[in-house]
Amino acid sequence: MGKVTIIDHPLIKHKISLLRDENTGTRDFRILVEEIAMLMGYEALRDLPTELVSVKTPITTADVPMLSGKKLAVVPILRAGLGMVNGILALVPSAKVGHIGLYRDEVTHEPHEYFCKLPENIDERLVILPDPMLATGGSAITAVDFIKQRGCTNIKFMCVIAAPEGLEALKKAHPDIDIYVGSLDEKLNENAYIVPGLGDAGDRIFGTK
Ligand SMILES: O=P(O)(O)OC[C@H]1O[C@H](OP(=O)(O)OP(=O)(O)O)[C@H](O)[C@@H]1O
Ligand SMILES: O=c1cc[nH]c(=O)[nH]1
Ligand SMILES: [Mg+2]
Repeated sequence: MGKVTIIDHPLIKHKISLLRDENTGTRDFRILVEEIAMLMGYEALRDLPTELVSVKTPITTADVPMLSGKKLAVVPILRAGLGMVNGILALVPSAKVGHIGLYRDEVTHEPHEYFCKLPENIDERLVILPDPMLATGGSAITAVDFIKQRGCTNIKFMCVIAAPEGLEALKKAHPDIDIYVGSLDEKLNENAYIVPGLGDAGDRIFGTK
Protein backbone atom coordinates (compact mmCIF):
# COMPACT_ATOMS: atom_id res chain seq x y z
CA MET A 1 0.00 0.00 0.00
CA GLY A 2 1.37 3.41 -0.95
CA LYS A 3 1.41 6.33 1.43
CA VAL A 4 0.25 9.91 0.98
CA THR A 5 2.46 12.63 2.48
CA ILE A 6 1.20 16.19 2.66
CA ILE A 7 4.45 17.99 3.29
CA ASP A 8 4.26 20.28 6.29
CA HIS A 9 7.25 22.60 6.19
CA PRO A 10 7.36 26.40 6.53
CA LEU A 11 9.86 26.83 3.69
CA ILE A 12 7.66 24.90 1.28
CA LYS A 13 4.51 26.71 2.44
CA HIS A 14 6.18 30.09 1.96
CA LYS A 15 7.48 29.27 -1.50
CA ILE A 16 4.10 27.89 -2.62
CA SER A 17 2.43 31.10 -1.41
CA LEU A 18 4.85 33.11 -3.57
CA LEU A 19 3.99 30.87 -6.55
CA ARG A 20 0.28 31.56 -6.11
CA ASP A 21 0.74 35.33 -6.41
CA GLU A 22 -0.33 36.38 -9.91
CA ASN A 23 2.41 39.04 -9.82
CA THR A 24 5.17 36.43 -9.59
CA GLY A 25 6.84 36.51 -13.01
CA THR A 26 8.27 33.70 -15.12
CA ARG A 27 11.83 33.93 -13.81
CA ASP A 28 10.88 33.77 -10.13
CA PHE A 29 8.16 31.19 -10.77
CA ARG A 30 10.68 28.87 -12.41
CA ILE A 31 13.23 29.29 -9.61
CA LEU A 32 10.57 28.65 -6.95
CA VAL A 33 9.24 25.49 -8.64
CA GLU A 34 12.77 24.11 -8.80
CA GLU A 35 13.48 24.96 -5.15
CA ILE A 36 10.19 23.39 -4.01
CA ALA A 37 10.95 20.25 -6.03
CA MET A 38 14.33 19.96 -4.31
CA LEU A 39 12.81 20.38 -0.84
CA MET A 40 10.07 17.86 -1.65
CA GLY A 41 12.65 15.50 -3.13
CA TYR A 42 14.56 15.56 0.17
CA GLU A 43 11.40 14.27 1.86
CA ALA A 44 10.45 11.79 -0.87
CA LEU A 45 13.93 10.22 -0.90
CA ARG A 46 14.06 9.82 2.88
CA ASP A 47 13.66 6.04 2.62
CA LEU A 48 16.44 5.41 0.08
CA PRO A 49 18.37 2.38 1.29
CA THR A 50 21.93 2.75 2.59
CA GLU A 51 24.65 0.22 3.30
CA LEU A 52 27.78 0.39 5.40
CA VAL A 53 30.97 0.98 3.46
CA SER A 54 34.46 1.07 4.89
CA VAL A 55 36.10 4.50 4.56
CA LYS A 56 39.53 5.61 5.71
CA THR A 57 39.24 9.02 7.33
CA PRO A 58 42.33 11.06 8.28
CA ILE A 59 41.83 9.66 11.80
CA THR A 60 40.78 6.02 11.42
CA THR A 61 38.91 3.51 9.30
CA ALA A 62 35.14 3.41 9.84
CA ASP A 63 32.07 1.68 8.43
CA VAL A 64 29.84 4.56 7.25
CA PRO A 65 26.45 4.66 5.47
CA MET A 66 26.36 5.25 1.70
CA LEU A 67 23.44 4.99 -0.74
CA SER A 68 23.24 1.33 -1.70
CA GLY A 69 23.28 1.85 -5.45
CA LYS A 70 19.50 2.16 -5.79
CA LYS A 71 18.75 3.03 -9.41
CA LEU A 72 16.49 6.02 -10.00
CA ALA A 73 14.59 7.54 -12.89
CA VAL A 74 12.93 10.96 -12.89
CA VAL A 75 10.00 11.06 -15.33
CA PRO A 76 8.36 14.50 -15.55
CA ILE A 77 4.90 14.90 -17.08
CA LEU A 78 5.39 17.51 -19.84
CA ARG A 79 5.35 20.33 -19.93
CA ALA A 80 5.00 21.62 -16.39
CA GLY A 81 6.77 18.66 -14.74
CA LEU A 82 9.96 19.72 -16.54
CA GLY A 83 10.16 22.65 -14.14
CA MET A 84 10.74 20.24 -11.23
CA VAL A 85 13.43 18.05 -12.80
CA ASN A 86 16.55 20.05 -11.98
CA GLY A 87 15.52 20.42 -8.35
CA ILE A 88 15.34 16.64 -8.01
CA LEU A 89 18.52 16.05 -10.04
CA ALA A 90 20.37 18.38 -7.66
CA LEU A 91 19.86 15.63 -5.05
CA VAL A 92 20.44 12.60 -7.29
CA PRO A 93 22.56 13.82 -10.21
CA SER A 94 23.06 10.41 -11.83
CA ALA A 95 19.35 9.56 -12.10
CA LYS A 96 18.12 8.79 -15.63
CA VAL A 97 15.40 11.05 -17.05
CA GLY A 98 12.37 9.98 -19.08
CA HIS A 99 9.57 12.15 -20.47
CA ILE A 100 5.82 11.66 -20.76
CA GLY A 101 4.05 14.32 -22.83
CA LEU A 102 0.41 14.87 -21.91
CA TYR A 103 -1.91 17.80 -22.40
CA ARG A 104 -5.38 18.23 -20.96
CA ASP A 105 -8.21 18.85 -23.41
CA GLU A 106 -9.65 22.26 -22.55
CA VAL A 107 -13.26 21.08 -22.86
CA THR A 108 -13.30 17.46 -21.68
CA HIS A 109 -10.25 17.82 -19.35
CA GLU A 110 -9.16 14.36 -20.53
CA PRO A 111 -5.38 13.86 -20.91
CA HIS A 112 -3.92 13.27 -24.40
CA GLU A 113 -0.54 11.68 -24.98
CA TYR A 114 1.90 13.24 -27.45
CA PHE A 115 5.27 11.89 -26.34
CA CYS A 116 6.71 9.05 -24.29
CA LYS A 117 10.39 8.23 -24.03
CA LEU A 118 11.52 6.26 -21.00
CA PRO A 119 14.96 5.01 -19.93
CA GLU A 120 15.87 1.39 -20.68
CA ASN A 121 15.45 -0.96 -17.72
CA ILE A 122 13.04 1.49 -16.12
CA ASP A 123 11.37 -1.51 -14.46
CA GLU A 124 14.49 -1.93 -12.28
CA ARG A 125 14.35 1.66 -11.04
CA LEU A 126 12.61 3.73 -8.43
CA VAL A 127 10.60 6.16 -10.58
CA ILE A 128 9.96 9.71 -9.38
CA LEU A 129 7.10 11.26 -11.33
CA PRO A 130 6.90 15.05 -10.88
CA ASP A 131 4.09 17.34 -12.05
CA PRO A 132 3.30 20.60 -10.23
CA MET A 133 -0.48 20.16 -10.50
CA LEU A 134 -2.81 17.25 -9.63
CA ALA A 135 -6.26 18.54 -10.64
CA THR A 136 -8.77 15.88 -11.82
CA GLY A 137 -5.97 13.31 -11.58
CA GLY A 138 -6.40 12.22 -15.21
CA SER A 139 -2.85 13.12 -16.29
CA ALA A 140 -1.14 11.52 -13.29
CA ILE A 141 -3.24 8.34 -13.59
CA THR A 142 -2.36 8.03 -17.30
CA ALA A 143 1.35 8.64 -16.64
CA VAL A 144 1.43 5.99 -13.91
CA ASP A 145 -0.41 3.61 -16.30
CA PHE A 146 2.40 4.08 -18.88
CA ILE A 147 5.11 3.44 -16.32
CA LYS A 148 3.39 0.39 -14.91
CA GLN A 149 2.97 -0.99 -18.46
CA ARG A 150 6.78 -0.96 -18.60
CA GLY A 151 6.91 -3.13 -15.50
CA CYS A 152 7.69 -0.51 -12.84
CA THR A 153 6.57 -1.35 -9.34
CA ASN A 154 8.29 1.33 -7.27
CA ILE A 155 6.72 4.72 -8.09
CA LYS A 156 6.58 8.05 -6.24
CA PHE A 157 4.35 10.82 -7.61
CA MET A 158 5.23 14.34 -6.51
CA CYS A 159 3.08 17.45 -6.98
CA VAL A 160 3.28 21.00 -5.65
CA ILE A 161 -0.52 21.46 -5.41
CA ALA A 162 -3.30 18.86 -5.38
CA ALA A 163 -7.07 19.16 -5.46
CA PRO A 164 -8.90 16.73 -3.14
CA GLU A 165 -10.69 15.29 -6.21
CA GLY A 166 -7.42 14.47 -7.99
CA LEU A 167 -5.76 13.02 -4.92
CA GLU A 168 -8.72 10.69 -4.32
CA ALA A 169 -8.81 9.63 -7.98
CA LEU A 170 -5.05 8.89 -8.08
CA LYS A 171 -5.17 6.94 -4.80
CA LYS A 172 -8.13 4.91 -6.09
CA ALA A 173 -6.55 4.14 -9.49
CA HIS A 174 -3.07 3.42 -8.12
CA PRO A 175 -3.28 2.60 -4.41
CA ASP A 176 0.24 1.12 -4.41
CA ILE A 177 2.22 4.29 -5.24
CA ASP A 178 3.58 6.88 -2.81
CA ILE A 179 2.20 10.40 -3.28
CA TYR A 180 3.88 13.61 -2.05
CA VAL A 181 1.85 16.83 -2.01
CA GLY A 182 3.14 20.33 -1.23
CA SER A 183 -0.34 21.76 -0.58
CA LEU A 184 -3.76 20.13 -0.58
CA ASP A 185 -6.04 22.89 -1.88
CA GLU A 186 -9.77 23.41 -1.53
CA LYS A 187 -11.43 22.20 -4.72
CA LEU A 188 -11.66 22.32 -8.52
CA ASN A 189 -13.59 25.06 -10.29
CA GLU A 190 -15.98 24.56 -13.25
CA ASN A 191 -13.00 24.51 -15.67
CA ALA A 192 -11.20 21.88 -13.56
CA TYR A 193 -8.62 24.41 -12.35
CA ILE A 194 -7.45 24.12 -8.75
CA VAL A 195 -8.84 26.69 -6.28
CA PRO A 196 -7.05 28.72 -4.99
CA GLY A 197 -4.24 27.08 -7.00
CA LEU A 198 -1.80 29.08 -9.07
CA GLY A 199 -3.33 29.06 -12.54
CA ASP A 200 -1.77 27.11 -15.40
CA ALA A 201 1.58 25.88 -14.15
CA GLY A 202 2.97 25.15 -17.64
CA ASP A 203 2.10 28.59 -18.95
CA ARG A 204 3.60 30.26 -15.88
CA ILE A 205 6.84 28.24 -16.02
CA PHE A 206 7.37 28.79 -19.73
CA GLY A 207 5.78 32.23 -20.07
CA THR A 208 3.40 31.10 -22.79
CA LYS A 209 0.45 33.25 -21.71
O1 LIG B 1 -5.04 16.38 -13.05
P1 LIG B 1 -5.41 16.89 -14.41
O2 LIG B 1 -6.83 17.35 -14.50
O3 LIG B 1 -5.05 15.93 -15.50
O4 LIG B 1 -4.59 18.24 -14.63
C1 LIG B 1 -3.25 18.36 -14.31
C2 LIG B 1 -2.42 18.49 -15.55
O5 LIG B 1 -2.69 19.76 -16.19
C3 LIG B 1 -1.47 20.45 -16.38
O6 LIG B 1 -0.90 20.16 -17.61
P2 LIG B 1 -1.47 20.79 -18.97
O7 LIG B 1 -2.46 19.87 -19.60
O8 LIG B 1 -1.90 22.19 -18.73
O9 LIG B 1 -0.20 20.75 -19.91
P3 LIG B 1 1.11 21.66 -19.84
O10 LIG B 1 1.95 21.12 -18.72
O11 LIG B 1 1.72 21.47 -21.17
O12 LIG B 1 0.68 23.09 -19.60
C4 LIG B 1 -0.63 19.97 -15.23
O13 LIG B 1 0.74 20.23 -15.40
C5 LIG B 1 -0.96 18.50 -15.17
O14 LIG B 1 -0.20 17.70 -16.06
O1 LIG C 1 -5.17 24.44 -11.76
C1 LIG C 1 -4.65 23.77 -12.67
C2 LIG C 1 -5.23 22.60 -13.18
C3 LIG C 1 -4.60 21.92 -14.16
N1 LIG C 1 -3.42 22.37 -14.65
C4 LIG C 1 -2.83 23.50 -14.17
O2 LIG C 1 -1.76 23.88 -14.61
N2 LIG C 1 -3.47 24.18 -13.20
MG1 LIG D 1 -0.80 23.74 -18.76
